[in-house]
Amino acid sequence: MASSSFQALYSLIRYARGYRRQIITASICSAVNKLFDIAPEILIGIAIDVVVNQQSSFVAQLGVESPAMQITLLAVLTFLIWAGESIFEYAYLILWRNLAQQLQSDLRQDGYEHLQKLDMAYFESRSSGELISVLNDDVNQLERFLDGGANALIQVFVTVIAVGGVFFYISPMIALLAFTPIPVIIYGAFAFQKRAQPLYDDVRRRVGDLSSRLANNIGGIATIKSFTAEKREAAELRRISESYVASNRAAIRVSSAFIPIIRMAILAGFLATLVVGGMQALDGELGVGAYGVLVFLTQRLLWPLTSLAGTVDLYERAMASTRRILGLLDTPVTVVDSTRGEAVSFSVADDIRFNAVNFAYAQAAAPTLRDVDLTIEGGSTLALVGTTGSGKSTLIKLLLRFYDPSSGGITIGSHDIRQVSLQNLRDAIGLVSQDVFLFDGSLFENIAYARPDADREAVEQAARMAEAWSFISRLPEGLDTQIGERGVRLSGGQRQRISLARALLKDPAILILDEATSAVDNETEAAIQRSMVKIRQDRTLIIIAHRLSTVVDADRIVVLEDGKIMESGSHSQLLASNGAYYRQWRVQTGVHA
Ligand SMILES: Nc1ncnc2c1ncn2[C@@H]1O[C@H](COP(=O)(O)OP(=O)(O)OP(=O)(O)O)[C@@H](O)[C@H]1O
Repeated sequence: MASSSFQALYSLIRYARGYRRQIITASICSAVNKLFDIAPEILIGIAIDVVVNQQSSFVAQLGVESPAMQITLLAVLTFLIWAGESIFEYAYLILWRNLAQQLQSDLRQDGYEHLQKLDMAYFESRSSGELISVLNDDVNQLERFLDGGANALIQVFVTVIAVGGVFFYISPMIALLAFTPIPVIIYGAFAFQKRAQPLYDDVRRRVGDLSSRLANNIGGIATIKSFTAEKREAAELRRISESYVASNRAAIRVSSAFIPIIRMAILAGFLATLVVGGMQALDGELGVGAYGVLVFLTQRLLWPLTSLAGTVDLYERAMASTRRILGLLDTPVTVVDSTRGEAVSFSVADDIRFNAVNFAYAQAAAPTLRDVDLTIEGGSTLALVGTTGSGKSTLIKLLLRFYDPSSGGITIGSHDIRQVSLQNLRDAIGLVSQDVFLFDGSLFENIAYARPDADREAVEQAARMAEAWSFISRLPEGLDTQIGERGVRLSGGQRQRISLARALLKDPAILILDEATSAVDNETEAAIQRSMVKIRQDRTLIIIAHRLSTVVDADRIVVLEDGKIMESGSHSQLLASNGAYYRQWRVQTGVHA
């Protein structure tokens, strides 16, 4: 991650290398516009010179003798310069603003696409609100700088060089006097930048905290209400908001001090030009026109430098944001997609093998899976049971490569899953997970998410198989019913069935049902069990369930305990062996088998 603002800017320029031509053209337009912008001051000086010196004026020496002609010539030049200034202003505004738009869109897109590649551990250590604040607020902050700040910096630079040139041409001594504040200003800008940088980093962090809290609370509004925790939560939000305000206040204090300091330095330079130049003009050493040019130009040189404070401020804020965005883009992808080009398609005949798999979550004290050796025959139905937290879902997450094992490996058929593209691997697996996630949209869109080209008939068939059709067909708008964010307008059991229909529509070779029917009533459960005969056909099925009655028909049941396989066998074998499964069965059914 880039540490200083200059490094951040350098990284940003490298990132934007595809826009090099556009950046150069925009910079040239900014520079030319500035040259045209300061030219009228010189023309005023020349006009005074024409009026005072007439036939012996500066313009007369260029060959135009008549003073009236000289004035006309100046008028034409003024017109051209103003026209040129306007044209180039138009050009740089368009170029910088469009560049800002393109870059912000690219950064957000790249940031999002990179985010999608990161492993689940990354998301577990960050809140969604924080990530959204990087992709929205930080990207917008950068856009704001590119909209106006980049142009302002270039124009200040051009002013100093161009005005400096004219000054040295007219009077090197006064030039030195007028330029004395510049080192002070530049030193001030650097000192400001150094002090402001950590403050702005802190401001950006607080924005992240704030968004994260907001996203969390809005998502958890039902819980807040049920615990009547509104006051507590409002107070907490106020606390985070206030620490954001305090953090900004610290940055404002530093940035506000910058302008008055620069102003005083400028005043010194301006007074020096006014007094020393005036004395020289009185002594006849300096022409009246030249004196006019110097006084006007000192204004043009020094006053824009006051805006430097605002620009550097904008720049600092933007670089704090850039560091966060580039930090996201630089986050290494740990679950690396296979680079082998060959496409692999898995079939129901492929066995799934966990070979001596060990796994520990990044923040966990103890390993979650220990020496798991497990073969799931292609086309069979395997049930994973065991106490909560024993590692059943984790096993599935490894199969989908949400994480990679710490040691050991997983194969499907003859392929190590790390050697297969994530696309091929995940295409072969359908997952109905414990926490169902539905998207804001219609029921049809949610089921067809598995296969966006599916027609209504296929969607209906999948819904029927998932026992979802009876409730869908009773809805006034049927499949076109809008279900709200995360499917809030559906019941828990309905959400599970939509999620099951979605997985069935995918028609994968391997189907995983992780507590997929825990929220449906007994009758629906029984109906789903009947559908199961069809669902099991032509695919490998892995069921995770707490209700053992739902797994009795499985070809094989594996009992996991504390990350280790304790027992395995068919329902009757496990009952006969009198182990953990048997005890659990007795608790759940109250039957002594
Ligand atoms: N992202 C994570 N980071 C750290 N620890 C985790 C994470 N996810 C799960 N764990 C821990 O890993 C262990 C196994 O979790 P897992 O979800 O695999 O259990 P499970 O057998 O599916 O449980 P349940 O039946 O309750 O769903 C638990 O102790 C849990 O606290």
